[in-house]
Parts: sequence; C-alpha cells; structure tokens
Amino acid sequence: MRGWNSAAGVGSWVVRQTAWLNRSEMADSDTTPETPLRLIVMGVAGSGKTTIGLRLGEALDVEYVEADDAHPPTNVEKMAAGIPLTDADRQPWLETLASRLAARTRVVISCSALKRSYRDVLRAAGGVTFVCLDLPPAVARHRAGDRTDHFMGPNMIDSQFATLEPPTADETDVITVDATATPAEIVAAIVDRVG
Ligand SMILES: Nc1ncnc2c1ncn2[C@@H]1O[C@H](COP(=O)(O)OP(=O)(O)O)[C@@H](O)[C@H]1O
Ligand SMILES: O=C(O)[C@H](O)[C@@H](O)[C@H](O)[C@H](O)COP(=O)(O)O
Repeated sequence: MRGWNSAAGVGSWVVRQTAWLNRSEMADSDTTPETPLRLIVMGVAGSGKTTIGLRLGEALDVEYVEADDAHPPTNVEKMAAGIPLTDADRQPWLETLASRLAARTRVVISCSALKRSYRDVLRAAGGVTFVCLDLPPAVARHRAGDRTDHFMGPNMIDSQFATLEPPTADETDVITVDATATPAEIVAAIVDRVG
C-alpha cells in the first residue's frame, strides 16, 4: 500500500517540478524593486510546511515556492523508498534553493531546513526569516500517515527528528510557532510577527 502511495507521490512531484522550473524562469526575469521578504517555513515532514506556506503566501500576497519540487529525482526516489537523505544528497538541493531565494525579493518557501548548517546555506541568500513549525513526533507521524499522495511516508518521521537540530537562541532570524494549533491560528501568529 505504501509503495502505491509513494509512486503516486513521485508522479505529482514530477508535475510540480515542471511548474517550478517554469516559475523560476519567470521570476528570474522580474526586476521590479520590492521590499525584501524571504520567509522559509521549516520543520520535519508532516509539520505543516506546505499547508502553512500556501496560506501564508496568500495572506501576505507573496509567491509561494515548494522546496520539495527542487529535489533531484534521485532524492525523491530515495525518500519514496524510505531511505533518509544524507548531507551530500541535500547540499545541491539547498544551494538551488538559496539561489532561488536570492532571485526573489518577496517569497514564502517551504523547506525542512533540519540542520543549522542547512539553514546557513539558505541564509547566504540574505534577508531571510525562518518560521519553525514545532510539534511532537507523534503528531507528525499521524499527519504523515494521513497523506495518500506524498512520497514521504510516516516511516520517515523518526529519521527526520533524529536529523533535526532545533534552532538555537543565537539564530535570531527564527520565529518558532506551535504547529499543533490550527492553520488559521498559525498563519495569524506569523503575519502578526512579519506582516
Ligand atoms: N496545523 C495543522 N493542524 C492539523 N492538520 C494539519 C496542520 N498542518 C498540516 N496539517 C495536515 O497534516 C498533513 C501534513 O501537512 P503538510 O502541510 O503536507 O506538511 P509538510 O509539508 O511539513 O510535510 C496534511 O494532511 C495537512 O492537511
Ligand atoms: O531534508 C529532507 O529530509 C527532505 O527535504 C525532507 O524533509 C523532505 O523533502 C520533506 O520533508 C518531505 O516532504 P514534506 O516535508 O512535504 O513531507
């Protein structure tokens, strides 16, 4: 059953990655000056990055970018097979995201950004603010288990938490929110801080 779900998840990833590439070209040619706002919604799989990122983009009238769409196919195949990514797997993906962030002045992007070193790669884009979705493993596992159209299954949640380095106090560009609240409450709390 999980294999079928994973295959479906990979299929939708391919469609979304095509859209990502098209959007990237359009955004790269946009030279309109705007006030910088680069928000990165981070957290483990199932924390609500896509849900909150989409709603936050709408609330702020800012483009939303799904970082999963920038994974190379080999990464998606690994995750769909239940194999956690390594630092080496994530590095080119993070560098792509950093350059995409730098090419946009106003954007909401969802990216797990699990380790401090990963967040530092993204920080190279300049002017970024992270929104960390904080929740217990059991809630993430439950949410990931509810999805039927995603390559990342609940079997990956333990490795996500094992990799996670929660932001520390010296990471002053991070807003941490309680991800067990409702999406409306979470978005309102974020807009209150950055809007
Ligand atoms: N705040 C929330 N409260 C309840 N369910 C949520 C919340 N945020 C997300 N979900 C649900 O949890 C699942 C995983 O959310 P998703 O946005 O795909 O997380 P991520 O992108 O971090 O993997 C989805 O089924 C989504 O509808
Ligand atoms: O660093 C990682 O291990 C991956 O980025 C991983 O986090 C994955 O891409 C997403 O978490 C899966 O997608 P969802 O977060 O949307 O479940």
